[in-house]
Amino acid sequence: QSVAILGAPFSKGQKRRGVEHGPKAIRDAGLVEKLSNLDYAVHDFGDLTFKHLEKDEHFMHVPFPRTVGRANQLLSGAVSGAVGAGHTCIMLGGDHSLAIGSVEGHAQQCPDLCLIWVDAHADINTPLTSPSGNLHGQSVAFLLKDLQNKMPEVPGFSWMKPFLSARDLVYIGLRDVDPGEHIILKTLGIQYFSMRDIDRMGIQRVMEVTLDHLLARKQRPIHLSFDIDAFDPSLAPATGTPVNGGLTYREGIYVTEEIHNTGLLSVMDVVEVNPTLGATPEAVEATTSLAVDVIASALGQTREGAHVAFPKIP
Ligand SMILES: N[C@@H](CCCCC(O)O)C(=O)O
Ligand SMILES: [Mn+2]
Ligand SMILES: [Mn+2]
Ligand SMILES: [Mn+2]
Repeated sequence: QSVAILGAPFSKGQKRRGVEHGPKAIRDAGLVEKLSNLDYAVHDFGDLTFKHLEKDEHFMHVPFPRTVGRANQLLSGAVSGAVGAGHTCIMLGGDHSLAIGSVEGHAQQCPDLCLIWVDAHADINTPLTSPSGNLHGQSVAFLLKDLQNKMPEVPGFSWMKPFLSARDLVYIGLRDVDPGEHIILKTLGIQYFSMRDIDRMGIQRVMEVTLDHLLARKQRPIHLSFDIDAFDPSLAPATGTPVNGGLTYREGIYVTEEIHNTGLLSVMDVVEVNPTLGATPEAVEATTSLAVDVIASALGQTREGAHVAFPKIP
């Protein structure tokens, strides 16, 4: 089994500095070693180089539309190439606007993919509903066919068209959803599990229903888009939009263990790690090592231990 690591040092989907340093911080926390210990052939493709476009006026109140669009066009090609080469792909952000390119590139290779979005936020605003204009809060709206007639033509995104059906998406961890997003979730009948649902049902049942919803009819590749802010801020403080009452370590790891056990994980995004936002070095280290743990768990690291099959106890 081979895994490709793609660094996407990009921050223009939001306004805070520092999230572009996420890829390096996650690597510095030992990602490559950890995955090598899981018997993966690790292909680290390094970091993409994103150009900041000089002329890039706002579209409505949306900053850097062309820069974000261009970055995602580049990322799309890189993810498509990695998946096409037979790798399981880990995309290290950078802000969550990068999921536009990551999922689009994945869909070029796997048009029947399903998407699991683990996040405190729905990231499904359109430019018309967004309170901030920030594109990291609009990623899913760019992907969904069902929202096509609600989306304006944003400059920088003419290279792509929406391809995902609302029924092929499930959210886990929601606890800060804007009114415009809530209308969209309800109108499109999107399956979501908020933190309240997790409290009511427990994470085991949430994963059972999630994987049944997405895979019962047909097994297909999984795209896991994991925003580190899905975790409780006490566990992942170094992030741009923290929200109280998030996933415990055990809930987050259970999510990724269950996804690994399907054998269908094809691309995983890990985004919104901002090493400049940790109050102390320990806070940064907690966030980056959590990112490494959740990636390792999605790729087969187990809590109970593992061994190569021996004929008998040595
Ligand atoms: N819903 C807010 C916050 C989005 C947060 C983006 C990411 O961290 O999930 C907005 O649209 O600005
Ligand atoms: Mn501006
Ligand atoms: Mn997000
Ligand atoms: Mn978020």
